[in-house]
Amino acid sequence: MSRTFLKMNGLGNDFVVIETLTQPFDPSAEEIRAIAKRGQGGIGCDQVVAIDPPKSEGASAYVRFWNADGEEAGACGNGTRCVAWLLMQSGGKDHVAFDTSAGRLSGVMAGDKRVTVDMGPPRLDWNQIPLSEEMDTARVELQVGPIDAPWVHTPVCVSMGNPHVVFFVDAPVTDEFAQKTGSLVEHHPLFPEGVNVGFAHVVSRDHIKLKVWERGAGLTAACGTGACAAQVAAVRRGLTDRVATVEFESGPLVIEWREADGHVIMTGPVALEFTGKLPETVSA
Ligand SMILES: N[C@H](CCC[C@H](N)C(=O)O)C(=O)O
Repeated sequence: MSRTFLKMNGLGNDFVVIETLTQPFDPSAEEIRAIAKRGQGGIGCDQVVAIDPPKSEGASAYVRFWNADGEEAGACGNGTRCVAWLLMQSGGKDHVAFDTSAGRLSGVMAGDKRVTVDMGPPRLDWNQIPLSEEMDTARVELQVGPIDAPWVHTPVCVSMGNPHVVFFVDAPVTDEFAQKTGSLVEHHPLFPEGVNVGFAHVVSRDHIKLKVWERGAGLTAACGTGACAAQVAAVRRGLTDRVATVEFESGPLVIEWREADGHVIMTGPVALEFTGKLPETVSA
C-alpha cells in the first residue's frame, strides 16, 4: 500500500515528512535517494523525515532524519520546527515534546505557522563534534580554499546533534564559493562523520548572515542547526550577544544561546506545501 507524505519546508529547506504510526518505515539509503531526487520520478527534497510512535514517557513521537544522499542525520533544525508544528496541529496543543537521536526536543507555537524549538545544548568537545584529533573547537587548525578563490581558516566547530564547522567571513559568500569550498570540507579527514559547512558574516552583535553547504544535501536555502551552530560559534568568539537574528537569503531565524541552561532556542517559520502518495516502489 503506498504511503501518504507531507511536503514541507522551513525557509525553503524542504522535507518529505512521513508518519509511520500505521506503517513501519525502514528505508534503504537507495529508497531515501529515490524519494529525495528532484525530477525523474522523485518527489525532491533536502531531507526525508519520519515521525514514529513515541519510545519514551512524555514524548509525542520519535523522529528520524535522512539527508538526500540517503544517510541518516542526528538532527535537523528546520525539519524539527515542521515536525513540532504538525504534532501540535494534530494534537490540538500549543506545545509538544519528542525524541530524536540527539535527545529530547520541545516546541511551542510562536504565532501563525511560526514555531520556537528548544534544540538542547550544543556539544563543544572535539570528540563530540566529532573531530579526528584533539583540538580546541573554538579555533580549529584548518585552512581551505579552491585554487581560484580566497581561503577560509580557523573555524569554530559545534555539534547540535550533528556536526558543524563555521567559518567567519568578511562578507556574505556566493553560492559558487559555498559550493566550491563547502564540498572540499564536507568530507575532510578532520571530520570522521563528515560535516555541515557554514559561512557566517557577522553584521552586528545581533545579526549574522549565513550560507550553509550541508552534509549529504549540498547547498540548501537554509539550515536550522547551522544557524544554531553559527550563533553558538559567534558567542564563543565574542562576536554576538546571546540572541541574534541569523539571516539566510530566504529569510531569518532568531537564535538564542540561553545563558540559564545553555540550551539553544530557535524560532522561525514552517510551511506545508502539499500532501501526496509515495510511489509504490518505495516499499519500506
Ligand atoms: N545535513 C544535516 C541534516 C539537516 C540539517 C538542516 N537541514 C537543518 O535544518 O538543520 C546533517 O547531515 O547533519
